[in-house]
Amino acid sequence: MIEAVGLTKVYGAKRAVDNLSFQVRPGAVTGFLGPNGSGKSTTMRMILGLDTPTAGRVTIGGCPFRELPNAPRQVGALLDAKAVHGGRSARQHLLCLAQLSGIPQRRVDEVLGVVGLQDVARRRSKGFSLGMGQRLGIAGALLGDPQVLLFDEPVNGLDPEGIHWIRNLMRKLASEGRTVFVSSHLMSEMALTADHLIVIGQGRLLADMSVKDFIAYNSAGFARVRTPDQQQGEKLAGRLAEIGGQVHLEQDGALRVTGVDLPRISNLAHELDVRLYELSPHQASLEEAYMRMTQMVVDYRSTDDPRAGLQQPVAGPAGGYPPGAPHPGQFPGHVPGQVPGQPPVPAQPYAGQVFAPPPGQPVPAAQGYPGTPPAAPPAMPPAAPPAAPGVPPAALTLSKNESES
Ligand SMILES: Nc1ncnc2c1ncn2[C@@H]1O[C@H](COP(=O)(O)OP(=O)(O)OP(=O)(O)O)[C@@H](O)[C@H]1O
Repeated sequence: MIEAVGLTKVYGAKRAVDNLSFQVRPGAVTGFLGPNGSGKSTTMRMILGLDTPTAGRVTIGGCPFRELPNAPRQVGALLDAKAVHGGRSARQHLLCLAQLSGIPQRRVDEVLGVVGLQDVARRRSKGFSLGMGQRLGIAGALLGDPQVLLFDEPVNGLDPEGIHWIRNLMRKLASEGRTVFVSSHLMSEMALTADHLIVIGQGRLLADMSVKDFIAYNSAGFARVRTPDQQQGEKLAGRLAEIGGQVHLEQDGALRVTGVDLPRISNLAHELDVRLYELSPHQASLEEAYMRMTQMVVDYRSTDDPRAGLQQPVAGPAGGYPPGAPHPGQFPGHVPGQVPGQPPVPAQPYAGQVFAPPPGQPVPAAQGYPGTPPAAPPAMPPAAPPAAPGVPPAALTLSKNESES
């Protein structure tokens, strides 16, 4: 078992890992999820004794990695598949590792077979594709037949067949009673592979729960509701919030409603004399749930590319647009149908705004409909368990909840 207690790593002003406590148990695949830069690799390096924690500790089987007797026989890891001497063949690379750890030569041929590299074993690894490099890294991790395995983004560069293969490999290793800890930033991948999830954001723990619980808590259904115009949408949204519904505004202006079932929404609309163009049931995907959980803690956000007006207009009024004049497609926020030189068309009604925030989060003043009452607690539970101590506000929808395996 891997156990971290109050694990913290600070680089200058950056808290890469912030007071992380978790356990990774044997006999299961534990997914380690977080957006780019959230501290996954740093955590893995500390587990493997490659970085020293600023505070806290992490142990494997009760021992810090550096104190483990014959560590390569107990712990195998894939951290950086490119960390290979390119001039050596796959076989030579593995032979070197084996010799350093007192592992018999025949094991090299075994692991080459396990990862499917036997036919290219004598080729120099610098000619390997990304996927072949990943397989070689995985062979290195398996070399000592260890009980504890760590894989940092192992599906990087693998084709669908390779992804399927590594998924099966990890499941097999766990079924043999090994501890398998695998990082990824893809929830969809982890949902298929892992039994348990540890989710972090900006170095902090956001969730520590079984995949089963994660699905139960986050796959709550919602209704999509479309009204003919903003006024009717506001009227209905206000009433839904009053009775405890949560209403988010989708990009296309539809309402996304949780906490109120479809017949009730329909009845309310009827009472309010609001016409409905759409009332449909939907299921939130796990990827969406993960994105919602981590959206407040992503380090890197993209913006629309304004393109600095570099493009020449493809077509326009006779004689082209006057220099500097806006034309369709030239500037962000352009509304299709807007005519150059005419007053701008108002922005899409309430597109992309959040009407009622997730439970426990304040309503941003600028984002609600005017005159909207504050969001009440949901009448129908979207199945959010109580938050774990120390979990930041962005993570209030999830808490530590583990059915012991
Ligand atoms: N040696 C270092 N010196 C300074 N800052 C570092 C160092 N290593 C990591 N960091 C910073 O710590 C933060 C966490 O990085 P880390 O690589 O652990 O994240 P990650 O979750 O593995 O990201 P990714 O998914 O992109 O690999 C980042 O902001 C990173 O820039």
